[in-house]
Amino acid sequence: MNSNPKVPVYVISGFLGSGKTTVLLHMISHFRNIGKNPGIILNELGDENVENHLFEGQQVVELLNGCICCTIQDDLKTTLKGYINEEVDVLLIEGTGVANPLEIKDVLLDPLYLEHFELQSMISLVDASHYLEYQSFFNSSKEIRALLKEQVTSANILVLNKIDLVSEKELNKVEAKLADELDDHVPIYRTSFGEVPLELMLEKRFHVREVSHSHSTHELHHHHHHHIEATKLRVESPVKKDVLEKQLKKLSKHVIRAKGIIQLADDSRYFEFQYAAGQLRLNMIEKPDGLSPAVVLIGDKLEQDKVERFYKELTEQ
Ligand SMILES: Nc1nc2c(ncn2[C@@H]2O[C@H](COP(=O)(O)OP(=O)(O)OP(=O)(O)O)[C@@H](O)[C@H]2O)c(=O)[nH]1
Repeated sequence: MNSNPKVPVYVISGFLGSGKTTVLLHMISHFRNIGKNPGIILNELGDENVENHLFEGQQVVELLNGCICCTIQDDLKTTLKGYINEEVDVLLIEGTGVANPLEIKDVLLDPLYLEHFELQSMISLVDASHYLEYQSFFNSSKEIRALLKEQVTSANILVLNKIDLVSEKELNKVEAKLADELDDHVPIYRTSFGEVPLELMLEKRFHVREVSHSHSTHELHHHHHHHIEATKLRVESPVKKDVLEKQLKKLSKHVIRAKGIIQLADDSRYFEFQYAAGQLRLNMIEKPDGLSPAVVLIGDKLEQDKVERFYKELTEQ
């Protein structure tokens, strides 16, 4: 008999493009391999999750059009309620890259949900190749710097990801900065593609006694991602890969992250693409069912005219 009927929950957080989905996919396949049924809650900034196909056959609830932590916090509550009577063995929650994980934790620690769910660990991802750069890039934005910090300080385990993209020297610098911000007992694991051994990743590191009622950050937090916006562009016609790459690079000062589904010109097949840390990756996929090709740009102060120019250059080939 199960002496603990509560559903264990893991929250995966981290800034845009840090590797959250990569880790989530590792976790899903681990649980399925050991015969467990994971429930998944995804939160995306756009109104459609263009990464849908990655989760085929999974029990996924998507919270779109906002970020779990504020605009659709109520949706998270409703979704959790829905999971109370579901046959899931574990619940995995991925916030948007601009989610304040403390607010997600807040919901999980509401007495209503504490009865049914047991937070195991707040897993935070940091992109080693961009962490220091973001500190200076967002120098003028107090909110974003605070968010970056909270994504780190809320961690029960910190996954320092994308180490393949940085030198040992830079890595040491990033780690020293993170160690300053973290409690001594929070481990930092250096990884590429989030490959922390699962037994370490899944260790129960959060204990309810840590709960405090000092949640006065709520008001402050509300504007944390004031400048970061997601723009979704429907791109019905085929596009050229080199044009896409060139146009994304042109916007590199403003676009932190882009992703989407496109049909390639001269090829006609469909591809999912990911653009992070200045790198474009394409993966061929089946023609997406019920999902139109689209490009989602996520950026800071992404002005309308720049987006329009991008769209024009991309589609008028
Ligand atoms: N070089 C390198 N690329 C990585 C690593 N981890 C993830 N990526 C790539 O970085 C891109 C973003 O990874 P995701 O896992 O989607 O990141 P995310 O945090 O979920 O992104 P958002 O949902 O936009 O916040 C993808 O193309 C990944 O394949 C890594 O360790 N090294």
